[in-house]
Amino acid sequence: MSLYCGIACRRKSFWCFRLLSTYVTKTRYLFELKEDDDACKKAQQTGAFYLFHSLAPLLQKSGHQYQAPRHSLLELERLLAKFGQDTQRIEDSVLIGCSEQHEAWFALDLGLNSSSSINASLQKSEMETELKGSFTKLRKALFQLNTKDASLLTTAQALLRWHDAHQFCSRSGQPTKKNMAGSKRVCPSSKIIYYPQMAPVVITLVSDGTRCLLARQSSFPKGMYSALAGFCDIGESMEEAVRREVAEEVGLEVETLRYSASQHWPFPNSSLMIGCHATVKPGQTEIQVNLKELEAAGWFSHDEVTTALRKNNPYTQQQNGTFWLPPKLAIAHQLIKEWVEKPSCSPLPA
Ligand SMILES: NC(=O)c1ccc[n+]([C@@H]2O[C@H](COP(=O)([O-])OP(=O)(O)OC[C@H]3O[C@@H](n4cnc5c(N)ncnc54)[C@H](O)[C@@H]3O)[C@@H](O)[C@H]2O)c1
Ligand SMILES: [Mg+2]
Repeated sequence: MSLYCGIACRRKSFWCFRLLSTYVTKTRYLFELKEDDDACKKAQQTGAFYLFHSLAPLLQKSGHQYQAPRHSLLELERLLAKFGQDTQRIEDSVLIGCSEQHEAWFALDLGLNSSSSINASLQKSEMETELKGSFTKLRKALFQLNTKDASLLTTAQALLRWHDAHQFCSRSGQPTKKNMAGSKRVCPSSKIIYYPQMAPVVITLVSDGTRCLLARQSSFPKGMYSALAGFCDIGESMEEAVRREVAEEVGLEVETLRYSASQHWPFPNSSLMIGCHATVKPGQTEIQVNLKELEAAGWFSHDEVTTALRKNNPYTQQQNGTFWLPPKLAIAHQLIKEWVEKPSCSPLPA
C-alpha cells in the first residue's frame, strides 16, 4: 500500500508529488504521535492495547503457540470499570507501533503501580479469568510467539520497565512525567528530558577457519552453549569491545572481524546486541577460560555445530546431556547458522 502525502517538491517549476511508501508514511505517523500528545491521545480512540501485569504480557494459548490479544479502548475502559479502576490509568500506556492502516498499538501494565502485592495478585487472576488468557513471563513465552508478536512484546516490556524504573529525576529527586506516547520523561523542576535507553552489547562468533568457539555461563540452561557476549565499556567502539571481550573471556586475540546484524534483547534490561563474526590469529587458538565470566568454552567442528543446529530442541538435548544452541529468535543462533552456511567468508582486519 502506498499513499500520496502532502509533501510536494518543486522541480524545474513543476510541482511533483512524490509517492511515499507505506513504510515511510507509517514511520512519519509514529513520529507525529511521539511528538504530539493530542494526536497520540486521539490515536488511542481507534487504537489497540496489549495488556501486561507486572511486566508479564497477557497471552492466549492455542495448541503449542501463544498469541498476544489486543483490546480496543472501549474494551479496556469496561475492564477497568469492572475492576474499580480509574480510566486515567490508560495514560500510563506506551506507544509501541502501528498497523499499515495506522491503527496505533499501545501497551499498558495493569500490575506495576499496585500498592499492595496481595491485591495485585488477586486482581491478576481475576483479570486472567475475565480476559481468557494468562499473564505469562516473557522469557517463557518468547520462543513460542510468532516473530512479529515477539518483537512487539519485547519492545513493550522494555519500554514499560524503563518507565517503571525512571519515575524520579536523578538531579532534582522530583517525579518525572511521561509524554503521552511514552517516548520520553521530563522533570518539571530541572527540565531534564530522559529518553529510554539500551546498553550496547557485542556478541561475537569466533572462528579459527575450520572450527567455531562456543561458551557457556553458569547461569545458562543446562547444556546450552552460545557465542561470546559482553557489554561495551564507555568510550569504546564496537571493534574495541569485540577485541577486549574475546581477550577477557577466552584469552585470544582477534585478527579480523565482520559485522553481521543487530537485535534488541530485553533480558535482563534492554540491550542492543551487535552481532559479529571474528577470526583469531592462526596458530594462536589455545583457549584460556576466564572462570569469573564463563563456566566453559571450547572449539566446535563444523559437523558438530551443523548436527546441533539440526536437532536444536532444548528439551530433548537437555535430557540427553548433549550440547545445544540458543533458539532461532536469538541473534546468537543467527550468527551460528551463518557460520555453518558460510564458514570461510572474508572479514575485515580488526
Ligand atoms: N540474544 C542473544 O543471542 C544473546 C546471547 C548471549 C548473551 N546475550 C545477552 O548479552 C548480555 C551480555 O552478556 P554477558 O552477561 O556475557 O556480559 P559481560 O561479559 O559484559 O559480563 C557481564 C558483567 O559485565 C558487567 N557490566 C558492564 N556493563 C554492564 C551493563 N551495562 N549492564 C549489566 N552488566 C554490566 C557486570 O559486572 C556483569 O556482571 C546479557 O545480558 C545476555 O542476556 C544475548
Ligand atoms: Mg560475557
